[in-house]
Amino acid sequence: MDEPERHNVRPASDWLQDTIDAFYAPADSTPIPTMLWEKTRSKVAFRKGEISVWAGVNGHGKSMFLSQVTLDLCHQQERVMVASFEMKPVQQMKRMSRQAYAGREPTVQFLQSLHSWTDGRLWIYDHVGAVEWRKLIAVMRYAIKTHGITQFVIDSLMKCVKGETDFDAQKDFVNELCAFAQAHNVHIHLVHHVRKGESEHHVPGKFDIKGAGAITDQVDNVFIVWRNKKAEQDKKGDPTCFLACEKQRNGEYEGKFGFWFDIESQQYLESVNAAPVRYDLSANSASRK
Ligand SMILES: Nc1ncnc2c1ncn2[C@@H]1O[C@H](COP(=O)(O)OP(=O)(O)OP(=O)(O)O)[C@@H](O)[C@H]1O
Repeated sequence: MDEPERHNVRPASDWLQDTIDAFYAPADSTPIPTMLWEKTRSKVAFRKGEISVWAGVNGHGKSMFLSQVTLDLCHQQERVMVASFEMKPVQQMKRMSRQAYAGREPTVQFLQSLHSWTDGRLWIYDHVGAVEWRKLIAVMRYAIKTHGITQFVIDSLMKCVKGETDFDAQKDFVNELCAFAQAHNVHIHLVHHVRKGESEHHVPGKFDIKGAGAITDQVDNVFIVWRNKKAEQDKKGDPTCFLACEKQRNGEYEGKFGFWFDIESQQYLESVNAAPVRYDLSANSASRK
């Protein structure tokens, strides 16, 4: 056996302080990043060393939802790198600007403030189209070293692995991402698709996620974003989007949250009567206001 391996066999008591901290977070520790809706805040967290899969049907709002989550992470002073291979950077920033402004037409002054606020918080990997996943991992390693990235958003898995049925390659990529998240103590958000169900009104679950079942087995958290087109048509006040937390390895909550998508601001609202909220770019609190 190699010498370093021997040192990895340690008494359990070596982790005493870590275990105490896991129960009673030290006063000077930074809170675990989360999403800033009241209803989700204490239930779901994006822990370092973990990977979250965000799955859903095409066009059901995975990227849109994650755009608001990215703003929330920036608001909590996380250093986020978005690698969206499906959308040009300007399109991403346009969406995010509407969400941050809480309206359809942000003023030039607001756009300037937002884009200086994102300095030190948000980076975009400027690459649209397919990418070789080993190259992406190299870029991520560089981004950690140079910019201290703490959260990555990869949109989507299918742009990183050739062939929808190459389950082994998908498994290898996700396996490598899991190891990467742990080795560098960062959180990775990975967008993925679900198989076509019998209709758009069928709410997908984790067993509908495309590709190898090993993907959901390997990752720590699984979220499904589902657009409720029936509620959009009926206009009876039911949620127009559901976020289902289908798996959370190190958290106790699993269940569904309802949201109302506001077309003007492109924000997801927590209740039918809620108004979109402009992000306060001068605050670093754990609230958007
Ligand atoms: N709940 C909703 N109600 C109304 N419109 C929505 C809702 N969710 C998303 N949209 C609209 O649908 C469009 C598609 O959203 P988005 O690109 O985020 O989907 P996606 O799931 O990432 O799609 P793809 O898998 O094709 O990348 C957006 O332009 C958005 O305005």
